[in-house]
Amino acid sequence: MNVLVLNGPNLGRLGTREPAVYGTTTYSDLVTLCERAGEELGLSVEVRQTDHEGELLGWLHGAADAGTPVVLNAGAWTHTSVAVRDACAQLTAPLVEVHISNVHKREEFRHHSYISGVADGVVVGLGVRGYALALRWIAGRD
Ligand SMILES: O=C(O)[C@@H]1C=C(O)[C@@H](O)[C@H](O)C1
Repeated sequence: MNVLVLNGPNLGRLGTREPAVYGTTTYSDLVTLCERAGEELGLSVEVRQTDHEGELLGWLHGAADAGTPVVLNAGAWTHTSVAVRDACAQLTAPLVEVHISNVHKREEFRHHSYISGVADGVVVGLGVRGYALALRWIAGRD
């Protein structure tokens, strides 16, 4: 099974971006974490990141057409984008929303997600390990 791990804006800057909030794991380390988790779970995991909303929409459309499960951290678009929600609603395979930080302990505007209502599950506030937990669920291990 192929799984897409998709990341939205500013997540390519993990490691130096607000380490008190997002930790010191770099984006490159996150890619490795997800790929290794996939290997352990028998999944072929591909990790992507974009700062351009239309590019994320295209990836989601491709996943919808291919029936590919998705782990999605939409970053700030989580809180703003009906377009990303509408693309996620077209997915036919499982969708797990992930946030590194506990958005519910942060600014009010981060407390609402446009994605959660069309996701199968949400992993919030468990750091980058949340990505591995999401992959375990998709693999049927948790
Ligand atoms: O915790 C995270 O992974 C999310 C990542 C972001 O970039 C923020 O805009 C979200 O509000 C939270």
